[in-house]
Amino acid sequence: MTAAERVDDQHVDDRYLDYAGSFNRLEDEVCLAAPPESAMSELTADFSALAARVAEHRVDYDRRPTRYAGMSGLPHPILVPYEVHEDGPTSTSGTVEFGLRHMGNENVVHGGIISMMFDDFIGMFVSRSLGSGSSARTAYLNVDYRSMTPVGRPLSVSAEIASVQGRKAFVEARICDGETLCAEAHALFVCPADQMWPGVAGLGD
Ligand SMILES: CCCCCCCCCCCC(=O)SCCNC(=O)CCNC(=O)[C@H](O)C(C)(C)COP(=O)(O)OP(=O)(O)OC[C@H]1O[C@@H](n2cnc3c(N)ncnc32)[C@H](O)[C@@H]1OP(=O)(O)O
Repeated sequence: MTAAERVDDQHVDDRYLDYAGSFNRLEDEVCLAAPPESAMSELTADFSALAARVAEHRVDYDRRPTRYAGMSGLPHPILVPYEVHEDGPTSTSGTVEFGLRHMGNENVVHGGIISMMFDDFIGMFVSRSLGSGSSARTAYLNVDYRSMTPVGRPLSVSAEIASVQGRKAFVEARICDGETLCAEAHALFVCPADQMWPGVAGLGD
């Protein structure tokens, strides 16, 4: 079953996209606003009431639509949504767009958010490709920031499995703005000892 089908199973429809997308809008605005004291008390009460209302609909871990949202290009409160355009056993590529909530310096993406994006993008790719089910684990993720990563426009993102050695998958990835390399990652993902990569045929040592 594909990630999109899993999300469909969890009743992701246009209403869900509006719901999650409007929360992203709220996050963008909270990141940009400086409310005066009077407005702040009122907003705090509103946020608390809203959190309690959403909590009424809490579900089991596996039934969360957010489980597969990021990699399906759907709005997610924390992860950065991306779209995969080409996906093979050893490489993947797509597009990602960072929002205002991801900003560090003016119109530039926060470095920690870039690392998080790589971790999610590579981790999900390794899990899809090598078939470890739910558990490709990041052992290390080294990120080199090569030039400022802009918010608010589509960027390309890609990754390749450079080698597989036993339970270890070495992966390289990058984010580019057109021809400009914004950031690149070198990562090691490890498969838990009791679940040797089932999809590793032809890639291993
Ligand atoms: C479809 C649904 C998808 C759902 C899938 C979800 C994907 C989401 C993507 C996000 C992924 C994450 O964020 S995961 C969360 C962040 N990561 C973690 O919390 C991982 C925490 N660390 C660990 O659990 C552990 O340290 C492991 C699993 C990484 C390794 O432990 P282990 O299994 O006991 O294995 P261990 O013997 O220590 O190491 C195995 C081999 O890896 C090497 N190794 C281990 N760590 C390192 C390291 N930092 N740097 C170099 N090498 C290392 C060892 O030397 C050894 O090499 P050799 O002697 O064999 O040669």
